[in-house]
Amino acid sequence: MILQTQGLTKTYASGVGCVDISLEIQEGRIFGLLGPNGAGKSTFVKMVLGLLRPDAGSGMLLGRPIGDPESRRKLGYLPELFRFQDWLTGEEVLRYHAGLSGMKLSEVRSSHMASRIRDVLRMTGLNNRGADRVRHYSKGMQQRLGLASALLLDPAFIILDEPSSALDPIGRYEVRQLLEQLRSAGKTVFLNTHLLEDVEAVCDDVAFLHLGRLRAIGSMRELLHVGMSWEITVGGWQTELAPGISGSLLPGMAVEAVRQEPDGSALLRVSAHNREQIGHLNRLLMEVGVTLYEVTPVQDSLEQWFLSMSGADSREGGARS
Ligand SMILES: Nc1ncnc2c1ncn2[C@@H]1O[C@H](COP(=O)(O)OP(=O)(O)OP(=O)(O)O)[C@@H](O)[C@H]1O
Repeated sequence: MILQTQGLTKTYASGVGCVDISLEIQEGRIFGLLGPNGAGKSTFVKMVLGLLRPDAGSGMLLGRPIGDPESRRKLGYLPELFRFQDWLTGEEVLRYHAGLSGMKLSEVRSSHMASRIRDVLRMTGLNNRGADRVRHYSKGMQQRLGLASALLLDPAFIILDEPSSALDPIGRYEVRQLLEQLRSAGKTVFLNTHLLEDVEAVCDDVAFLHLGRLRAIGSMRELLHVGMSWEITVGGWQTELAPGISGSLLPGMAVEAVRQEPDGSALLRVSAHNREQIGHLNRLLMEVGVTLYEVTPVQDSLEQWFLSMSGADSREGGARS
């Protein structure tokens, strides 16, 4: 287990930050923390990083209690609002960060570190810009440099707070690819972002915070009901076939004709526990002369899920984040 928290709670003078947050993050997964503005996400991250002392609760990070400096050695962190020394070059910023980690000066200046700096600049798409001063970087390039800094010491666990907010669509796509490469290399990533398409594309697990409380946690597949319903296009369909087919389905299955065309083709919506049950339906359809043309898995949209979890779909003005 990379991170395990038990009842983490923080109250500010102005009100609740986080209440009773217990969660686990497994090794080699990409974990997304979601929630509207002010939900308590940053408060939770700061407690995990040891930057904020919890009022109650505890946690283990990389085998050590949270707040223990040793637990942070194998951790990479990209804060949301970071500022670099803009008179330095990208390479100098990275070398400076290596020094801040407690590394000896000889190591910071070693050829090994120079090669690692080249690697992380390449990984983050800054390979030709390392010698340029940060003040000449665009916002997106500065964000890439922040990412390079988080990856510099090859951490086992990487916490990224809004890593793609300043990036254009190509940059966001590249960051998603980078996160997938990190997962393939066995790293664990904690992603705090408002960009739901990034979460939907790369996260294995998701947690949802609202008003400081954990409202949902689980795998993306479970939360979006992936693998539980399908749309099936068939040929040779007749309305009278529906009762016979419904009566022969396995427990937990349901079939509903959503649309029927004059040429006999139809769109059926099917719920089932697993893909094998779709095979069973296919056999039933064949027995009555119906041909299966196309099967498409249906999944809920993360945006819709986010809005309904925030109670925002019914609120005038829509989502806040
Ligand atoms: N330093 C602070 N002092 C007082 N209240 C704070 C402080 N930091 C956060 N809060 C409050 O705690 C609550 C949770 O804030 P937090 O920044 O953790 O939310 P968030 O989910 O990260 O929000 P966002 O998505 O806008 O970054 C909010 O009501 C906020 O006003």
